[in-house]
Amino acid sequence: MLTAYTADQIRTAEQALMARLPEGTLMQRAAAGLAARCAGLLGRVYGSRVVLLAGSGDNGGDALYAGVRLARRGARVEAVLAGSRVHEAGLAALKLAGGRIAGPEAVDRADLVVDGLVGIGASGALREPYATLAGRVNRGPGLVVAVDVPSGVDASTGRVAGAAVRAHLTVTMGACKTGLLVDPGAGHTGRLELVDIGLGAFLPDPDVAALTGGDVTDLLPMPDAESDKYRRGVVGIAAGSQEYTGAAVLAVGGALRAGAGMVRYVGTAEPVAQVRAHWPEAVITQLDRPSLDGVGRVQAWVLGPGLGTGDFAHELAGKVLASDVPVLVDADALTLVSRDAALLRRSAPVLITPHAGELARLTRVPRERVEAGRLEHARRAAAELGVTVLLKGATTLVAEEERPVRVNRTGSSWLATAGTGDVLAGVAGVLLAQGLSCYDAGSCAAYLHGLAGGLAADGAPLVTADVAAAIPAAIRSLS
Ligand SMILES: NC(=O)C1=CN([C@@H]2O[C@H](COP(=O)(O)OP(=O)(O)OC[C@H]3O[C@@H](n4cnc5c(N)ncnc54)[C@H](OP(=O)(O)O)[C@@H]3O)[C@@H](O)[C@H]2O)[C@@H](O)CC1
Ligand SMILES: Nc1ncnc2c1ncn2[C@@H]1O[C@H](COP(=O)(O)OP(=O)(O)O)[C@@H](O)[C@H]1O
Ligand SMILES: [K+]
Repeated sequence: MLTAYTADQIRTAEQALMARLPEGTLMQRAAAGLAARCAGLLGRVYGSRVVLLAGSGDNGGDALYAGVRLARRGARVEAVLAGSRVHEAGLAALKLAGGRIAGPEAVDRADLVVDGLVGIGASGALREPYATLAGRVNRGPGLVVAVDVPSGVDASTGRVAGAAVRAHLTVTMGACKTGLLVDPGAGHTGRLELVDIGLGAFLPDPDVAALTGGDVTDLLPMPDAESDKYRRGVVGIAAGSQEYTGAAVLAVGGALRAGAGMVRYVGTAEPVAQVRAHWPEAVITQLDRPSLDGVGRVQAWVLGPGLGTGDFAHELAGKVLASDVPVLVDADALTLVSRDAALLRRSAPVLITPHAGELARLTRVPRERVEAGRLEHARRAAAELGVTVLLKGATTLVAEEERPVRVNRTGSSWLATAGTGDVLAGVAGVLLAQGLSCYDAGSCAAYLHGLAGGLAADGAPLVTADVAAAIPAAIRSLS
């Protein structure tokens, strides 16, 4: 599990550790790790042009001391002093090692820029001259290494309020920061590397956490000699309509490929014909009226992909949500519950799977605000609605009250195509039916779906059916 923390949590832990160590020890550990990562990225240090952007705080100090180490290995190191103050001891050491002070134009000829403008001590949007420098770095020719956090990204939330550095590599000190995992900050982070400065024993419970392949392996139910189709999880899928037959096909496909013991599909004549044609394995009930009579037992429901939002869909949603098993509420069903909040009043678990627009509608907040503050809005929705929230996007979040928010780090931008959310709903529905909690089912499904998206795309466009087809390969790749 990759765990991450807010700036306050890190600062408290650092103070406890610092009290036991001689002054300056942590910064030297940070600088040593940073210099080694910079050298690794450069390949050849000797003769390379390294430009340090030094802000007024300790983030600048880290950059300056890393510059000292690179200068000693033969790099031509220049420091752009951007703040009203500078870490004096760091600057003196850099000068001793042969480093020089330069103007902002040095950025335009750098092989490598080390962004030490601000770290966890930053507040609000980058002020000048930092903001202009950040833009210059992003347009410049050099590789960009962010110290601790890309400047302009809020370390605690991932918010980006104005200009921000876009790093190829972020070298973070002591422990990962929440803002490096959550968009939009995650999109500025590049590759992420952690320098161990000895903080581990002083860290509290994490603010957010990202599953690794090993975690997913441990959580995924696997069949054994005792298994039969009922015990492996029967998932009900209420999806599709005359207009949207494909959503039903994709959700059923996601569920089957994720290892359902059985999929019970319920829908009207048109989607039923499509599901039957694509998935002979599905057990189908054709509905003439919105009723679940005679459908048979399921251990969880997936409700909503392509279902429509008319009276039929509303009544069917009411029936599904009146059941006593976990329900995943997606797509059109999210529209239904945003109109009729009473639908969500039930005692069995609910996992909702909105994208930013759907969460905005559900919580009556403008979409831009949800996108700018994804973590905050996912958390708030989980608390206010009393459900588990899986907020889709480039980095999907799974929020549940009093648990660290799970951040998904697998995926591919090629997944941004119609219907991939329907596959995700099917995958998560199976995991719910197999007995995983909403929190684990949502985060494991996001992980597998992202992995499958990467395998299906492999650097080129995918069609949504490919994502479902790649789910078994994603599961196989875990071991
Ligand atoms: N503590 C430790 O043990 C260790 C800490 N370590 C390192 O220290 C870093 C934290 O250092 P820090 O606390 O000095 O804060 P930091 O991020 O450098 O910047 C603060 C200054 O920036 C300014 N400023 C603020 N907002 C701004 C804005 N929007 N736009 C522009 N300027 C802004 C403001 O300065 P002022 O405006 O007052 O001039 C403020 O004083 C941490 O990220 C890690 O890299 C590691 O070495 C490991 C050991
Ligand atoms: N830029 C992106 N990078 C990675 N994954 C993305 C990106 N945009 C969307 N996705 C993923 O693609 C899926 C889209 O789902 P959704 O928005 O419900 O679309 P649809 O309703 O068409 O199925 C989600 O799993 C989401 O996390
Ligand atoms: K920085």
